[in-house]
Amino acid sequence: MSGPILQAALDLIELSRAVQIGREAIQGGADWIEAGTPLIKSEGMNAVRRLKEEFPDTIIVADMKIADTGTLEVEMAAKAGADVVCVLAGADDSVISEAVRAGHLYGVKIMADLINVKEPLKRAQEVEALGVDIIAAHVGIDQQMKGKNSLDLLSEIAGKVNIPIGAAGGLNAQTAGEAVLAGADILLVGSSITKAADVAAAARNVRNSIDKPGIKKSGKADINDEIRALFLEVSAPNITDAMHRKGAMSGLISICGDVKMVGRAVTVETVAGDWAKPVEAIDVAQRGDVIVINNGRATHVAPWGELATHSCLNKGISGIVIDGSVRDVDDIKKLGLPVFATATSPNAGEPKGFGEIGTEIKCCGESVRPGDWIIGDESGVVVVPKERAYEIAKRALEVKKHENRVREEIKRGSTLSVVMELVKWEKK
Ligand SMILES: O=C([C@H](O)CO)[C@H](O)[C@H](O)COP(=O)(O)O
Repeated sequence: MSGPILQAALDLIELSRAVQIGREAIQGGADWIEAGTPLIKSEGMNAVRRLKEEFPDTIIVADMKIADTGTLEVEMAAKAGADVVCVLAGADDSVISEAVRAGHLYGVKIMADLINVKEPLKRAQEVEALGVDIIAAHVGIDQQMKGKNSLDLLSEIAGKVNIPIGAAGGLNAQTAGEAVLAGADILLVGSSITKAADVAAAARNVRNSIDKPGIKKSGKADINDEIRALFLEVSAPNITDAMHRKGAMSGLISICGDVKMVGRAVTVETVAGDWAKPVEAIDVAQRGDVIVINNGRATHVAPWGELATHSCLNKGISGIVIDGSVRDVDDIKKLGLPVFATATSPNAGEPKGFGEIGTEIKCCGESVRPGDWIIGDESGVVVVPKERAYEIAKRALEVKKHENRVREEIKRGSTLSVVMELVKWEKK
């Protein structure tokens, strides 16, 4: 192996798209093409067969994630045209040994995937002793969403095994180079290449990072800054998609039209038209927060207007959400601070002081607790529970990346139902 090798992982379910994306990835500098596990589950060994037919001079990796019947599954993949077959390092020794024997018999290399292995270094050394050819320091996609990092796993085993090491899991044009510096011989890259609108360019960027890895290691950002930056990159629809179509508040309109709002909730519960607690919440809120008010969806009286909005600007508050009415709409529009409400009304109500700040509330059909993340744009507002904010933000970014590639394929003349093979994938 003269390395480092770029392996583009085709984690799609549609074979024709995978072939096209594979072709573009090779144009961009991918050395190996992987039939990803979702593709193999969707299309079986035909996926491997077709990729070998299309790319006869390229090493084809079959990410079988073998957990049992090592011989049978290695044999299937090898006969379909795979050059490298992946087995789970966490599988029983008997499975690994069988896979290795079948690999020898059929002339294919066996890659052992450390995904979810409890003692990765120990297991890496064990599977090396069992005869596997490559070890993959792999953090799975769902694990990445919760903040697990393939570079950390890689550094645990780099230099401590004598077989080539693959690094996999969320690598991109920045981290692929870092993985080379940390000791990876093979860089397995999925999403950041295959979901790009311009796959060839994305592969080229990763290739450059691998070939000239002299880039400084990226520092760790504060987690809340990271979450905010991620949410700013995606849309409210991306986020509800990432939450299995949950989290959307109902009935809200953006008073200022095309705005983007991201922040953590300061909650306010009050009664119709009582504007004392909503306005006091401005002094409680910190820079970057969003004030979320339940005003009982009252349409005849508004607990919020221009002067309150102005005060928010002074404090650097990110926006306002009201299950109820606002007034001074023309002035609020001029101020430009994101304000979302269910109605408008010129009536001000009274500052009586009923209700409370900082408790769990219901707002537009959703529960909101202090500190939950609130994201709004012209499509509406979504609430993300604080415990899942990083994960959901990461997943929303994956949704956005996926849509970027689908949009590109539609631009090339296809339609959404064709790209997504909708009829084929209708629920039976
Ligand atoms: O093996 C993979 C995953 O388990 C889905 O099958 C991916 O190919 C691997 O994680 C690389 O993809 P990215 O993490 O998107 O780079």
